[in-house]
Amino acid sequence: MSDKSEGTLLYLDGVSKSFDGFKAINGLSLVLEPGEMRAIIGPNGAGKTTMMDIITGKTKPDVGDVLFEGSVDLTAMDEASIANLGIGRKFQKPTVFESHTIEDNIALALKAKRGPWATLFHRRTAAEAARIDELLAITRLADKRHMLAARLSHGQKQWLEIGMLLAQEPRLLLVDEPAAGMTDAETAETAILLKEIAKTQSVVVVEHDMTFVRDLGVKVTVLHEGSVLAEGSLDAVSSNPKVVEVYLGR
Ligand SMILES: Nc1ncnc2c1ncn2[C@@H]1O[C@H](COP(=O)(O)OP(=O)(O)OP(=O)(O)O)[C@@H](O)[C@H]1O
Repeated sequence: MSDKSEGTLLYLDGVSKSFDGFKAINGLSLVLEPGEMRAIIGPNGAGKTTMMDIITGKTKPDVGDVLFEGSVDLTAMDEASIANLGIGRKFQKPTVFESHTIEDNIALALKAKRGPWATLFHRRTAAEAARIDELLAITRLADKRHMLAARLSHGQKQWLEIGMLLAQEPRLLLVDEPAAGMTDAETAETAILLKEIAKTQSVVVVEHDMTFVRDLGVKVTVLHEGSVLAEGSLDAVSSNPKVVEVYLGR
């Protein structure tokens, strides 16, 4: 643990990653406080996905510190161990069990947390039933609980998958372009949903949709060419000449 990482939830410093000599991540430093929600924006190829891959252990950085809760070295861990630490990731494409009901999808995610042995001999407890109800409420799917997941809209499937991730009780939730492919109404609702979630967990959201980022109302980090170009409120970063240039200069 360094003095600077103490008390932080996620601490990236001096992180670089090259692919065939091309620096996808280049001296990246980013600090997330416990309980914080952060939006990450940046033009195509800025390194947003690679950064998420590094946090979740899918990609190993060439150099740099990647620390969870101030001292846990994520670069030394594999993807499964990082997930077990409580870092959950929501990819862009929803992956729910289409042929199961919404309620069963949530119940399966709760079981996954318990492990296969316990699952085999398990009956749903009152506490679990209550947690399922809570997750259905958070994801706006309570009235659809007996419907097959296949029948949900794209946006509702995203919410269901967020609920399934929450069932694992992550300490940090990474969400990749949740608003992509959503209707305007779903996008607006998703911002409200994430703000509710952010009351109890830390969240990092990568997103291109600026209306959505505005709705989130959180600190924004702008990535460009693998490092942080600007950081601050959306108003502050969007009036920053360097940011304007990378967005308009393409
Ligand atoms: N496995 C890889 N091999 C080679 N190059 C890669 C690999 N992964 C990413 N890159 C390159 O690294 C750069 C950063 O990519 P990355 O996907 O992280 O950007 P991004 O900000 O997520 O972009 P987008 O908004 O388009 O998703 C890109 O130029 C990409 O082509």
